[in-house]
Amino acid sequence: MNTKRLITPDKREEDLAEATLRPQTLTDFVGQEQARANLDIFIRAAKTRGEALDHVLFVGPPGLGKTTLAQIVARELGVGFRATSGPVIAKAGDLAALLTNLEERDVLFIDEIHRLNPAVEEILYPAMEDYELDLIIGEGPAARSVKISLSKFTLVGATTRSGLLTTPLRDRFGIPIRLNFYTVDELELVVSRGARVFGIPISTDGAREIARRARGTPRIAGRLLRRVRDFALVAGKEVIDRAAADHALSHLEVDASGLDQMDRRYLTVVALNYGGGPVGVETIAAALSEPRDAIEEIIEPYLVQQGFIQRTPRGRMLTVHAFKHLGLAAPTRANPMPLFDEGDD
Ligand SMILES: Nc1ncnc2c1ncn2[C@@H]1O[C@H](COP(=O)(O)OP(=O)(O)OP(=O)(O)O)[C@@H](O)[C@H]1O
Ligand SMILES: [Mg+2]
Repeated sequence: MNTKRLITPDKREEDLAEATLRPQTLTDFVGQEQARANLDIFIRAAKTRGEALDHVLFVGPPGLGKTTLAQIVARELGVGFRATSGPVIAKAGDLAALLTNLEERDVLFIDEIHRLNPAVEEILYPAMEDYELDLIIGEGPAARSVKISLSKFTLVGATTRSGLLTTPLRDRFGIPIRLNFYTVDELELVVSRGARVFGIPISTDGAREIARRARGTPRIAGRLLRRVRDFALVAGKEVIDRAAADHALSHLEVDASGLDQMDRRYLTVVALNYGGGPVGVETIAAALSEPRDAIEEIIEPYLVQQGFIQRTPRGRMLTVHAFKHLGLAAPTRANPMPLFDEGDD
């Protein structure tokens, strides 16, 4: 994915400031009501029984709070937290070392769990199910298998691409949780909380404007807030109000619906090259030079949620709303190709 993309939800270096922004408890965590309510119950039950929490899988687009929730789960359980990520665990032995070092009821967080190497993943199955490791030691005729028992731990996995997870792995998570895009109200809370943490003076309508354009994603809300603050500083604005936010965001090419260049490229390609669809996702991926799964799991979910596109069995179709947004007239039977609205080109 294009790294220049300001509102790409992927994590970047400038997001180091995020650590200070992370809510620390379930109560501080804004939004995701359903996920929070469920976690709260399961965590309390596990604590009451004095047992390890069942394994948890967080699924959702980047920047919605998977890592944050994983840390909160450990803190609420009052247990140790170890973090790693799928691509980092190269060999079965690496995972074995991590697992054998866990204490009773600890949380092991594996980010990007869809990127585990298959040999490592196999080790994980008995570990998750029976808290046992089956290791092969040595090679050739001298090889022998040993069983090692593990502390009862909780695996918390996170993935943006649930489609890439193998079924046996997915089935071993007792608590699967899907995170959804945040509402503007929720993001407004995230922005005003962030502004308080960073000591940035912002008006209510200023926070709301940033929230409206944050693509449903807290990470983007935090990032936009910091960018808008820079603009306001240079412009000598003391308080970020709606006009200041709008001015900055327009310069950053984040449009009024929070769409960025990549989103608009997607919509424009489908509109102009394929008459608004239906067109297959493979074709769109080729036209945009982006991997298909990134399109399906990062770009499209927000466009679908906002009613810009529909996924149909015959392919993707733009909605009338999308044509309007692009300043195009939607195709009609008499006029099958979309036309630019009067005066717009
Ligand atoms: N519900 C929330 N309330 C307040 N801030 C949040 C919330 N969710 C996420 N954030 C903030 O958004 C940023 C990104 O969150 P986080 O790193 O948990 O996302 P993620 O889902 O793990 O993303 P990725 O898929 O890229 O790993 C953090 O700064 C975090 O503080
Ligand atoms: Mg994360």
